[in-house]
Amino acid sequence: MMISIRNLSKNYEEVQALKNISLEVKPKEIFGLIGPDGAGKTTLMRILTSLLLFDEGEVQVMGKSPISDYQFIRNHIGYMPGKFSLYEDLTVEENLSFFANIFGTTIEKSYDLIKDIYQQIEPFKKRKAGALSGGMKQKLALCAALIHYPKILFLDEPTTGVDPVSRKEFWHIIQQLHHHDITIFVSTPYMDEANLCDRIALIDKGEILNVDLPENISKAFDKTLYAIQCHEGNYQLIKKLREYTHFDSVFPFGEEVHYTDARATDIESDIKLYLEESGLTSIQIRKTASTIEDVFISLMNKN
Ligand SMILES: Nc1ncnc2c1ncn2[C@@H]1O[C@H](COP(=O)(O)OP(=O)(O)OP(=O)(O)O)[C@@H](O)[C@H]1O
Repeated sequence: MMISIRNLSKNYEEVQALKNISLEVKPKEIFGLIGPDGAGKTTLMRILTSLLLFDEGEVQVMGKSPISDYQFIRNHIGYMPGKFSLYEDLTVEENLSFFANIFGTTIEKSYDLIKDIYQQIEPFKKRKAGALSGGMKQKLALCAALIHYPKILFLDEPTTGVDPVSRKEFWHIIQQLHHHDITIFVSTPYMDEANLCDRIALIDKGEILNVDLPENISKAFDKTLYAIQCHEGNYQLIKKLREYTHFDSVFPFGEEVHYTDARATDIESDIKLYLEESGLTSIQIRKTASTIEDVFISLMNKN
């Protein structure tokens, strides 16, 4: 195993940031840690990268302890924190040379690994990092994290606040890195990115709710799910559905709302009738397949 975590807990005084977490990451996996703000993703990332101590449990990264073998771990991992952490007043080239130097390597030696990403920022290599666009900064930070050919790459929310096109590009890069024998541990609050990982862990309030292949997680929804729309919009629709006697769960899902009912039988026409009687018009209702987001919201509600 590249990462092995057993019964890990971490508190910040009265805040329990991680509660008895266990999971394993296999070599060459793209492993996604999916959860909302404050779930504990950064805390776990910082423990695994040897930057933060924990209270209880066992943690091994490449078979080593992040406490006693932190030097080994730091030499063999790449870490891209959520916040841009390179030197804004150094140029692109100077930043990369600086990190290459620390690890006793050169940009040339890692060129094969970073070239696809580096070529996109190379035209700006004389520009100060602080003057780069968000997407370019992110690519520079990724090059810096890869400069020493790490065995594991840790990416903490690499696509938060990034525009949809750059997000797609970034995931393409991550998937390409796979071919270089690198294990990737990536955190994200975006459910749609879960499907781009080999395996995922859903995390909420410091607890792991599920670990599995993305396709298995989306299948794990145990209720009939309805996608509903109406002319008056989602706000009114959700309000009315919450007031319905048979209401089980409801949340907005793009243009529609996703709804589950406490009854097991086919009840589309009942729901439609209730909504019409409540004054809503042009109601469209259909059964729909569950996504990871549906499963996550249902698990979060139970948690
Ligand atoms: N240094 C700290 N002192 C006290 N509480 C902290 C500290 N760092 C994090 N926390 C709390 O621990 C919990 C987990 O935070 P963490 O940053 O690990 O979550 P996250 O999933 O990375 O979310 P975000 O995307 O908001 O950073 C949160 O409740 C947070 O407020």
